[in-house]
Amino acid sequence: LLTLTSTNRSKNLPPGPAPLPIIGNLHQMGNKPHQSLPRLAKIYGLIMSLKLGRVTTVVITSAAAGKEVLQKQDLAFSGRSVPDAVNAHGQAQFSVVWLPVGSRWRSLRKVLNSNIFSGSRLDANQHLRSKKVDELIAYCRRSCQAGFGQRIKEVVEKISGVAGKPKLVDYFPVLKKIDPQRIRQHMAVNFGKVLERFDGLFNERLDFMRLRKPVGSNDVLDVLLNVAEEDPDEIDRTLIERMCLDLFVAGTDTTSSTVEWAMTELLRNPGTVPFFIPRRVEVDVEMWGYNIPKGAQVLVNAWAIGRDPSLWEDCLAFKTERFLASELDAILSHTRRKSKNFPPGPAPLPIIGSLHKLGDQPHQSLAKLAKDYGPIMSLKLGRVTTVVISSSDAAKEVLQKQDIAFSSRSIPDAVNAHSQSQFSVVWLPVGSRWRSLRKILNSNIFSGSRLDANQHLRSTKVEELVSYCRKSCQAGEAVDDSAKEFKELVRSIMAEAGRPNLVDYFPVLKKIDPQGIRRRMTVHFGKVIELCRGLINERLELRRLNKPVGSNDVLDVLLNIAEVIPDEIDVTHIERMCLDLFVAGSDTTSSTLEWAMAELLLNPVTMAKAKAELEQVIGKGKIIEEADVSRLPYLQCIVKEALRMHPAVPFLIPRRVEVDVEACGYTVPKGAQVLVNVWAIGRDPTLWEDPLSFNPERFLASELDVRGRDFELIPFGAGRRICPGLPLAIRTVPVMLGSLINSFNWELDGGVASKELAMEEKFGITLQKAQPLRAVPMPLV
Ligand code: HEM
Repeated sequence: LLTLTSTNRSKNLPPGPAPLPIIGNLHQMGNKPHQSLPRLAKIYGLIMSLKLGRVTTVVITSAAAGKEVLQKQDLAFSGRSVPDAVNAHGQAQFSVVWLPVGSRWRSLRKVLNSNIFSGSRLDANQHLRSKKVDELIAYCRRSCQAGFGQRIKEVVEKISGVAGKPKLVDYFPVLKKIDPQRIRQHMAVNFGKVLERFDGLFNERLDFMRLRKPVGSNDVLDVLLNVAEEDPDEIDRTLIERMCLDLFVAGTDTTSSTVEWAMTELLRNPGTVPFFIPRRVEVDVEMWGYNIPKGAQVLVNAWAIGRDPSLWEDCLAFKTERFLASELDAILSHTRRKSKNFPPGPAPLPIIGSLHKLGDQPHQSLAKLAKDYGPIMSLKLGRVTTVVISSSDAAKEVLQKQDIAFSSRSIPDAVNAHSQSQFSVVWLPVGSRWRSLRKILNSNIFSGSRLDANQHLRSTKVEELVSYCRKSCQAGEAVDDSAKEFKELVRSIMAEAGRPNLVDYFPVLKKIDPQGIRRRMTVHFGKVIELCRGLINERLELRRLNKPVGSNDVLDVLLNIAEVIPDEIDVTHIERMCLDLFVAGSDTTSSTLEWAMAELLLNPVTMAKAKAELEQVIGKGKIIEEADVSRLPYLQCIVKEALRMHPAVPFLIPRRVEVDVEACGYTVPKGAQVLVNVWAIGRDPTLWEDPLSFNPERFLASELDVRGRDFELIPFGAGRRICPGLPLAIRTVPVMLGSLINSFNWELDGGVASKELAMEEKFGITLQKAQPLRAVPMPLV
């Protein structure tokens, strides 16, 4: 869209609207350019270019770009774009406001900085201003009307009013001589009036000084005349006159209008100088990958920055409180910190925000970004503010210290299929429904005694797994997926839930479901729900017929609860909980197993050590039982190391905050999605020595555990939303892995050498191996 509507972008100018012939984009300015330009910036970006008549104009609309222009590349952007009007009386050549940064300007700035606006000078003549404030109050009290102050203000208003309005000569310099709107002419009259007035003041003051009459004020005029006396090269009478003109014009209307806006509760509206005074670049300048061409006028839209909703909460409201705990001072402070102190992060592009930064391996790209922006950073993903946690300390703050505030879930639209998000323990907010489901899981399904009670069921499954592999071993083939169809179904669900969905970033698209993700998810969920329903009906039938099922498996347990406390859980809930458990438990466990196995094949020495431990503790060729795991420390270390390097759920399941929350010195704004980059924490070189090598030994003499207490290693999350399946997973993964490696020798399919094993990742809610592991079981010798 941008390339279609933009022209002449070959020079890599910032994007902008296509200009019309002759007038360029002047017609798009309207009579409130500070308001019309932010509207354009929403389309073309925070740094955009327009053609105003003949003049290339670059408009800056974000604090970050403002910082780049006004701080980082200060010098390149320090020229002024001089409006023709201020050439009246040759003022542009005398004026500190309009002179380019050069020796003349420097000398005038020095006089201003040291002799007029230094702290000591301001202190020294504070009594004069104090008197003026008294006079102002007295003036208001009398509601007096006419007077010098009133008249000079009118003139100044005329000058600055005229100088700020769009003028043809500034956009078509060829018209300069003609001055078609007679603006320079008006300006000359107004400048003339002020200069005449100063002339009178000067003569009066010089007379006083000549007569050595004490003036007793030591005001600005005195100071300037003293400088002129001491160093006539620095400043002379003409320059003093012109400086006074500058100071009156630049200082009167700005200050009085700020007071006026403040009085009308709009201090944050920098109505005084909405674009600062235009800058101009004298040479080509590179900025944010764009080229700002020599001669371009540069407008920094302070008005738009002051109302940027990504910087200011409730940006249109006048709230003095926002500055109370903030170091912000006045308008320039946007270059220092954001008002709400959101975590730092990359500047968002219009509309897409920072979505383009995610790439197809977001866990890796966000880990890289965190190196620049820190362990708690914020990004705008489309419309969604996303806070990414990338250090163990920050994860502890979020998942433990402030657990409750971070316990809601950010719900992908995909899981609204079949309204699953309203039934599911995975997606429900922390409330009574979620609590009751969690209680059932914790006490009735995943408690130690329950897991012990149905351990025999899992043991049978491990035997089936080994005998399935034995068939492959006899055929000399790689092991293929056994429950291929079901696994495909779960994979499809994970893939849809993990696929970046436009609807999640632009909720307005919800109804349209443009990528069809919710539609496909409805089909996949439908299949699993149907499968669960079939199992439940079958089981209910058996129970009705009083046929002993004899298994006391998860389904029996759930149906028992439904019978005893039907308010707690009903058949629909059971269906949906089975969907949750299938989806949350299968891909996570199988991918952990696959990564662990791949690492062992990649690291034959580790494999040999693991086999030796198993042979010694269990006996060669035997299947292991869950009770054996505690006697197999090296095997446990292998599983921990696999979970460190390859956490099955790399961002945890996204959290969300419902109110503004203070964390790690920042404000995480209400509604933000919170991702904990467990993958990055597991590879943080400040926590792990040689983090990219698979080295289970690192855990041998360590107490580190995966149960959510050690924030260096949190593959199951932590806090109240920690994975409820953890007690099951830490039994089954080592049992399956141990049984497989104790029952066979393993080789890579197709004679691939272990060093060549591809270990690329495929990002989704679960982190898969991009190329599924193909390994051949060989008989033990
Ligand atoms: C190696 C295996 C597994 C890993 C790495 C894993 C990881 C996770 C993670 C990271 C979360 C999110 C926690 C958070 O937000 O802090 C989670 C949630 C969950 N997991 Fe697991 N999981 C595994 C196995 C299982 C199993 C076997 C089951 C059940 C059969 C299961 C059921 C769940 C459920 C229901 C939730 C949602 C809990 C809630 O939101 O309250 N997981 N899992």
